[in-house]
Parts: sequence; C-alpha cells; structure tokens
Amino acid sequence: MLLQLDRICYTPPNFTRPLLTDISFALAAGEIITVTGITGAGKSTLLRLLNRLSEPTNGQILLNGENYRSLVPMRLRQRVMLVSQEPKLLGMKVRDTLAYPLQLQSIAADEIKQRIITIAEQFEILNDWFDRTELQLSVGQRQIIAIARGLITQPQILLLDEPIANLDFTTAEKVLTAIANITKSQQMGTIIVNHQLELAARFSDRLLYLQDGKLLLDKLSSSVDWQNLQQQIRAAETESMAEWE
Ligand SMILES: Nc1ncnc2c1ncn2[C@@H]1O[C@H](COP(=O)(O)OP(=O)(O)OP(=O)(O)O)[C@@H](O)[C@H]1O
Repeated sequence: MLLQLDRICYTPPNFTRPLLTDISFALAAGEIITVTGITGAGKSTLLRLLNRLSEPTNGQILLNGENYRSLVPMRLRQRVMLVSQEPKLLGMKVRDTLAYPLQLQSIAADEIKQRIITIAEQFEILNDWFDRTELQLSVGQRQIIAIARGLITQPQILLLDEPIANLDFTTAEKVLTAIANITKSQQMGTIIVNHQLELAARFSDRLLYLQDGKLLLDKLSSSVDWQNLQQQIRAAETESMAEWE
C-alpha cells in the first residue's frame, strides 16, 4: 500500500478539542481519493498531517510501509507533494516556477525542458503564460500552474486542497482529466479535497466524507449514494449554521 493511516488523531498544541479523531484509511498506487465535508470538517488539517506540516497526536502514518516519523520531512515532501488552497508562485515567472523544484533535485537542463513541455501539454498551459508572474495570471490559471508544478517532480503522492475551486466547470473537467491520466499512468496516488460531488463521482475511485474531524464514510465512488450524501452534507451545514447563530 502506498499510504496507510492507522487511527490518526490530532489535537493542536494548547487545544483541548481534537480536530481529527481516529482516521484510518489507505491509498493504493493508481488510486484517486476525494475527501469531502463541510467547512471546518478537518480536510486541510488532514492534508497537513499527510505532508508532515504537523504531527499526529496519536496513531501512525506509513508511506510504502515506512513510518512517517522515520522519514526526513524535506525528503518526504518531495515524495508526498501538497498543493495548497492558495498556492504562491514566489514572484517567479511561470517557466521558472516550473523549473525550480527540478533544479533543486539537480535534474539536467534538457530533462527540465522536456518535462515543462510535457506538463504544459497535459494541462493546456499556453506559451504566453510562461513569461508571466502570478500577478499576471488569473486565480484559476495560478492554480493550474501550482498543480503542474506539484506534478512535474513526479511525486509518489499528490495532495490537492480544493484544486478546482477557482475553475469554471469545463476547465475543472480538463484539469481533473489530466490529473487522473497522470495518476493512472504513473501509478501514483492522489488525494483531492473537493466540494463538487458531481466531479468527485466521475474523477475519483473512492470517496471519504469527513464531519467534525471524524471519517463518516469511506466508500468506492461507484457504490456511494450521492443523493443521500448531498442530504447529509446539507444537514451538517444547517447544524453548523445554527451553532454560529
Ligand atoms: N492550528 C490550529 N489550531 C486550532 N484550530 C485549528 C487549527 N487549524 C485548524 N483549526 C480549526 O480546525 C477546524 C478544521 O479546519 P480545516 O482547515 O482542516 O477545515 P476544512 O475542512 O479544510 O475547511 P474548508 O473547507 O473551509 O477549507 C476548523 O474549525 C479550524 O478553525
């Protein structure tokens, strides 16, 4: 198994309430998992643990059978790549932001050129974007570049926090198609946090539903009752609104 979580709990320092409780699931090579749930359910917290930006309070995470705690965080983050909700391109031009993580890995210039050409084709990145900085890209275009930058290093696992939130439906479909193709062809594993259930149903093998830090559902997408899930999400939203009022 590529990734395995065994009864993960997480309570931040100086916090009394756990943000995640008893989360167990596994991710296989070639598999795409969608994680869904309402605002504050703990989805980003989960991705942060998987990228080792924070440590579980209890339980363990295994990457190819190796305990996360025994892996050097920087190395782990090359193998398990997180593309956050609001990615930054660090003021670089698109071409440089794509090349940079490869240069850090001492990959030869020719290979870097080739990988940029390939990823640009896969994500329909236009030539005239290459000399732009993030300020000259739309929020959605920036998101696409961040996903491409995450994939260009060929990680074993890609973690995407709401990658399509700023994309129109057709572009979202194209981006998810590219991610699915790469996940399958490279036999990597992908975890996508996504609120759009219709796209989740089409582009993921499994669905995880988080509510209040607990994993309430872990099912093959083909056997999820999507209507029932939608109702469950609406009820959770209503309950959460009532707590605010
Ligand atoms: N370091 C922290 N200390 C205390 N509370 C935190 C910390 N990080 C997150 N939280 C809280 O934990 C809960 C889960 O946050 P998280 O960002 O994981 O939710 P989410 O499911 O990703 O939500 P969204 O869909 O809005 O991105 C929220 O109530 C948030 O305010």
